[in-house]
Amino acid sequence: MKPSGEAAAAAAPGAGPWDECFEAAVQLALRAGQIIRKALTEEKRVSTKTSAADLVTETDHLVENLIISELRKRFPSHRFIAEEAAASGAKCVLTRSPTWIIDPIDGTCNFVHRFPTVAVSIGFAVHQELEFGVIYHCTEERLYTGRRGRGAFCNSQRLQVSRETDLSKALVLTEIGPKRDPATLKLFLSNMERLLHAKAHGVRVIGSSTLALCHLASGAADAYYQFGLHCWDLAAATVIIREAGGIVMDTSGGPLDLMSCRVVAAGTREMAMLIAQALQTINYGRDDEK
Ligand SMILES: O=P(O)(O)OC(CO)CO
Ligand SMILES: [Mg+2]
Ligand SMILES: [Mg+2]
Repeated sequence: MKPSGEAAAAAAPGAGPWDECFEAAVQLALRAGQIIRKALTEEKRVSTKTSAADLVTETDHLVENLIISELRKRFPSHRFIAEEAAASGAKCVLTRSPTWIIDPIDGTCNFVHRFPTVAVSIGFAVHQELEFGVIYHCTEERLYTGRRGRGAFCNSQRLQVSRETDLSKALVLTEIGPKRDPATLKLFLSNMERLLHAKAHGVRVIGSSTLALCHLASGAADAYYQFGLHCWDLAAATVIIREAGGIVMDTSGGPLDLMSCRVVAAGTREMAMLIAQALQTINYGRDDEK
């Protein structure tokens, strides 16, 4: 079934204080998805940001500007944290005000190569607490949503994480991260090697943190970890995973810090702890200190 705003709303009945915001996020994610789907097969102007593997296109900017300008018209007092604004020097500060946390294209490298695993991600936090997340898989037209206390859905289907606790039976997802210097790559590969030595069934890299996290929420993978992702990769997905019954935590095994550029997520706390214990830290700094 194709997603629609009505379908998402029907999936989570009962009025809540942020319903209007949620509906706006759904509509904008679908609209952005249409633009991205069309642009996927067209010529692109590609630039680099923090490294040769950290890409941005005119479509990332177009979609981010569209989402922010539409939301600002409707919710003028709200604040915004967004990937391309941050790349241009805007500060990432999560205050107690209602704040939108936006990744206009998650999987830009995939998008550049026409690899069809590309999403729009819109998270929303109030009083520094994540209220809802909307992630739209642009090519497969799958709309993932999660609202605090009201469940997580893909189109109209309720999501449920895997209950696996044994790492030797786990499918684990990760992303490489933008740093590619020899020391970082060595740590990245050694983390993967540790999980393979622990006999994980597989470690996959699909090129989109948000969609990998949605696979985890769907029970199609048992765990996810990454160093070098950002608050806009994590915000929406965190609500979706928690509402699907999963765990999102820091790589130290402590509580998630949205600004810390690192995460472990799993269907069960046992699995998340096993992954956290296996990992060596790769330092990417913090989003709120850049
Ligand atoms: O394509 P983006 O938004 O740069 O994100 C990357 C992770 O940082 C893939 O998830
Ligand atoms: Mg992006
Ligand atoms: Mg991203």
